[in-house]
Amino acid sequence: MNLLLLLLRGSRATVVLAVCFGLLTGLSSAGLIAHINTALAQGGTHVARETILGFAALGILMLGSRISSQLLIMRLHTDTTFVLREQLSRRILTTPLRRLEELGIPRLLATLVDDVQAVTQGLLCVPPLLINAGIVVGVMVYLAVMSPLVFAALVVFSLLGVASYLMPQRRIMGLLRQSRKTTDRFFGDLRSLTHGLKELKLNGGRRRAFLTEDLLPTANQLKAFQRRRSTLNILVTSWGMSLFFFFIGLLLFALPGIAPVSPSTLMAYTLAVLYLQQPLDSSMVILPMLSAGVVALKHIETLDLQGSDGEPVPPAAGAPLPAPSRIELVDVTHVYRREGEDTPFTLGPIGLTFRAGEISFVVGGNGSGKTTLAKLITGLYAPESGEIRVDGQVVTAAGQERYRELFSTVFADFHLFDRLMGLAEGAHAARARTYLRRLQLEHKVRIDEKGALSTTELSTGQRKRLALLAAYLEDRPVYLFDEWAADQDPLFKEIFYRELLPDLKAAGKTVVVISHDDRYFDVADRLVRLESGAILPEAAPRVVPA
Ligand SMILES: Nc1ncnc2c1ncn2[C@@H]1O[C@H](COP(=O)(O)OP(=O)(O)OP(=O)(O)O)[C@@H](O)[C@H]1O
Repeated sequence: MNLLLLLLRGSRATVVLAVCFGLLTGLSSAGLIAHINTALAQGGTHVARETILGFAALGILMLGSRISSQLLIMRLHTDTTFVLREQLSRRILTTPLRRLEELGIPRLLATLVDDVQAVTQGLLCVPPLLINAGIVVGVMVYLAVMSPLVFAALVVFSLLGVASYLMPQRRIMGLLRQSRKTTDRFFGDLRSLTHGLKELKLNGGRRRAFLTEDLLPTANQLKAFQRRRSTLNILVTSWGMSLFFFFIGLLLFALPGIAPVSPSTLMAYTLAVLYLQQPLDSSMVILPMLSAGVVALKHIETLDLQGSDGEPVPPAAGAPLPAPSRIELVDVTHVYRREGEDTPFTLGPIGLTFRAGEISFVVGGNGSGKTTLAKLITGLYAPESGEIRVDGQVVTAAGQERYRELFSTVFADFHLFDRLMGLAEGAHAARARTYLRRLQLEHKVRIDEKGALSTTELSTGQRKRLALLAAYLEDRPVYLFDEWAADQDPLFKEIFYRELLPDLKAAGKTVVVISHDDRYFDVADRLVRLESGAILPEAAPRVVPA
């Protein structure tokens, strides 16, 4: 419920006002019913002046409070949607990468798209429910004053209605939770659909299997959950409504037999009770949305994103660290633990020192742990044991954020943003143009004054060159490239290894390159050879600068 409190914290005044106006709407409409009854009792033609004035005043009050409460609810909805999206985005950006990898992209997307909508819809239900409660309470009070007997009977029927509504709720909530879990799977399938278009289009068998064994069964399951939930809701609502009409039947046909009652009083009761139908009806429609919102909120909280316990997100960043002359990994380890896996992959313990003005190549077979090591070096993963030192100073958990700012990287699965964020102004613009020329992209891509790239629809190699350009512009003390040259043509491989890397070295940068290009291993000052998560002995530095 932390998240709920957080959402409401910023809009407490709006919520209170919306509820107050809602209650006022309910009470004034109950007052209107009382006046209508009075007017009917007074015979229509000889209605007292106070009744007319009271009716007009209540009508205006109801109109004003209704408009105000609706406007406030609308504001609450748009504000909370924004706050929820903002909070979730901030939390995702602050949560450790490993945790996000464990959650997986489909779950994060399902939360950002589905849960946000369900929570805000659920929140939206609260004020109308309170308005309806206001109307019901108002009419009940009116009935209690008019006839304690009718009131008592109505209370009994209401309790019966509430009990029959609550009975299937456990089942409905269970279906909601199952449906929410299936939604994660469905987003996974949608991801396969959009990311695997080429593979699916090229192979009819795979396409059919994907459609009939993955996507459609999941969508079907979602449909079944939705259908069962809606069926239960329809049954409960219809039963509630039939109880309601049963009560009116009792009022009309049984009450006159129990207690003498004039036709006008009977009409007044019936009118008042009938007036209850609208708020009860709309509450029945609204309550399932509230339940879905509660389930979505719980789901967001189970993601255990950073900042869920109220700490500020993102944490305050300090001043950048000065360019280090030495980064040491001291017995660092990382273990991937996955459900159902007997032998989890363990990297380390690794002991390595990277120095400024030195090029280190990390080499090794597929799955040997190179990218995992890169994530540890760059601070994307915190070491499970061991420590990282910068010029002898241990990087603490609190200093992790600042430590990461030392690195410019191009990972193998890099993302190319469509603009150079914060890297296009002033001196950066001229450097960007220079690098565009150097990377032979000046005829392909233009960068406008806001840093927007004219296109990112390029070949994989060209996109990697643009990612390299962004890394250059960052001009950080440490550069890490994860198989950058793998998609480059021979000419660019040559430029990368023989010109760009030596330039970075000459500029005093610490350079770490993950590579399979053994033709260029001579460029490295040292080779770090990995096998099954451990450094092979021959990885001893070939050249150790003084
Ligand atoms: N996000 C992850 N979750 C669980 N296991 C992972 C994850 N990423 C990698 N692994 C496992 O860790 C091991 C090392 O993977 P890593 O990506 O570090 O290897 P690599 O040397 O970079 O391989 P490649 O040359 O193929 O890129 C592999 O066995 C892989 O299955």
